[in-house]
Amino acid sequence: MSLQPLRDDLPRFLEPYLPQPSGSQAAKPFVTLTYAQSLDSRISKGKGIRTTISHAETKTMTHYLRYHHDGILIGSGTVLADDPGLNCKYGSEEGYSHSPRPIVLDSRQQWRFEGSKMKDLYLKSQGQAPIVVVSEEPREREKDVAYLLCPYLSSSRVDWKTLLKKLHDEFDIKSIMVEGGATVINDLLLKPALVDALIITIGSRFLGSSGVEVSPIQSVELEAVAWWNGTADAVLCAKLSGSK
Ligand SMILES: NC(=O)C1=CN([C@@H]2O[C@H](COP(=O)(O)OP(=O)(O)OC[C@H]3O[C@@H](n4cnc5c(N)ncnc54)[C@H](OP(=O)(O)O)[C@@H]3O)[C@@H](O)[C@H]2O)C=CC1
Ligand SMILES: Nc1nc(O)c(N)c(N[C@@H]2O[C@H](COP(=O)(O)O)[C@@H](O)[C@H]2O)n1
Repeated sequence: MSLQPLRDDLPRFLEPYLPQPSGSQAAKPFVTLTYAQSLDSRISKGKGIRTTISHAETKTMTHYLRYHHDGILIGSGTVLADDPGLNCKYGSEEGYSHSPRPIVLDSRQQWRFEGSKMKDLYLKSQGQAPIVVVSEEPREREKDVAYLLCPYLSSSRVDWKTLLKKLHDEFDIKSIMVEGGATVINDLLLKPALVDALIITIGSRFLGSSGVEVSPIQSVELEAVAWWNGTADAVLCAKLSGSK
């Protein structure tokens, strides 16, 4: 399915929050935390239920963001629930070549590239093969998958600082958009030193109390806040207070 055109006021609105053009000497990738939530702060109807929240307009925006990042990161909960493609469709045929590298946190090695939508797109040259982040030597190595062995602070909690440095130094990834899911987002909302920009789509619906909730364990202040109003959604761009 093709995307609808990008609304022409979005590039200017997003520009201050996008990774800067290459040439930056930063030691870590630029990290954008971006996701779509309901009015009651749910990002899906329930665990394992892939749920559309974004309007067609903001779906196009997501692919525009993918166009501008080298990597796209998700947790194992999301890859197992959604079987996402994570490619870039913005800019039609040309857009595929701007697809970010998928990065999957999967320390328990539950996910398989084989049979996934990601692999299907990769085989059609419409997306990239993933980097799978693991805490110990993989039990099985799948063809075309790169495995990144990384320290974990505790069970299922990767050491973000080391991971970001390794992605930068070993894979030349200068910018990453983190799409989710809730466990990953709740953790990163508390890390202003690592997150450079926050881009949240707020869809005009409620998903109910059994939905997967984004709500960090403590309060989080934002700065450099800007809002965009779409046909059915709003987009919040901001920086976490305390970020550089
Ligand atoms: N609306 C939207 O924009 C989006 C919605 N979603 C929804 O989110 C839901 C999934 O969320 P959820 O179940 O919370 O799973 P997540 O996708 O957040 O995955 C969590 C897993 O990531 C791994 N992980 C490794 N290090 C960390 C760390 N430091 N912090 C957090 N997680 C880490 C762990 O798995 P392991 O031990 O296996 O390594 C952990 O269990 C799905 O329903 C999906 O549809 C997802 C993305 C975007
Ligand atoms: N921006 C946005 N809006 C929604 O309504 C969503 N449900 C999501 N989900 C994220 O996008 C991934 C699916 O990607 P593909 O379309 O398969 O490429 C999904 O896994 C979530 O990370 N995002």
